[in-house]
Amino acid sequence: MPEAPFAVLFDMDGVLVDNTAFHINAWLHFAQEKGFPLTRDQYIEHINGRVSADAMAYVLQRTIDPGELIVLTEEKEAMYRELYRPHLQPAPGLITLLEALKSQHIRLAVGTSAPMSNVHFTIDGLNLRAYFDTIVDASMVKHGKPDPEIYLKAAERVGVSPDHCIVFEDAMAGIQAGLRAGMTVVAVATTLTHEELADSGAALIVDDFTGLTVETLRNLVYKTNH
Ligand SMILES: O=P(O)(O)OC[C@H]1O[C@@H](O)[C@H](O)[C@@H](O)[C@@H]1O
Repeated sequence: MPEAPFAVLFDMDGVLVDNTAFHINAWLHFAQEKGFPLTRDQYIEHINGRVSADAMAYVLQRTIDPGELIVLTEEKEAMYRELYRPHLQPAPGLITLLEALKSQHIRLAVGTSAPMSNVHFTIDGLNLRAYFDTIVDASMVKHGKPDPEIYLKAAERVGVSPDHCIVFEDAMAGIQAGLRAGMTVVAVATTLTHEELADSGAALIVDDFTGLTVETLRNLVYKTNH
């Protein structure tokens, strides 16, 4: 009997690109300018991997209406893009893995809490769009990570059941989103260390995509869920 297909769902920031340090600098600078100083630990705990609506409400300590949210988000993201633009590059091993997955017709998606402007900056800036069957960004969900909505929507769009999906994530909120969606999670130790990720529930912890094969991922889905 042929094996059922599986899908690979990629978080964007901290996974497709190793850019967390640049987001942190932008957030700390933005928060300072607004009069609400922020620490790196607060960023990791409350902002990393979360949609801007949740992050902004945390930083500015109030609810923010949708119009203001767009302006504030673009202000912060413009700072980030300015900082990261000269360094923009795919994570080690990413292109090799995407090519291998594509050659075996594995369905691929992105599930990111980032706004569309950053998706364009990163995905089109690196010419990655053609690899993915779908991209789900912050504007397409009601509830941000750690809610599973973003990954469930990505799975639905690629037509693969959640228990046949692998999620690559670096943030705790994102790992939780993947697990709550009933998916197998691979943690990428860009933002957090192997030690910090040890009890996250991830089936595997990697530094980046170097050396990962389609077979490794297929076995992981089947070992975890069957
Ligand atoms: O879901 P992703 O791709 O990790 O995106 C989340 C990131 O999105 C960015 O827009 C935020 O500024 C970051 O703080 C956040 O971590």
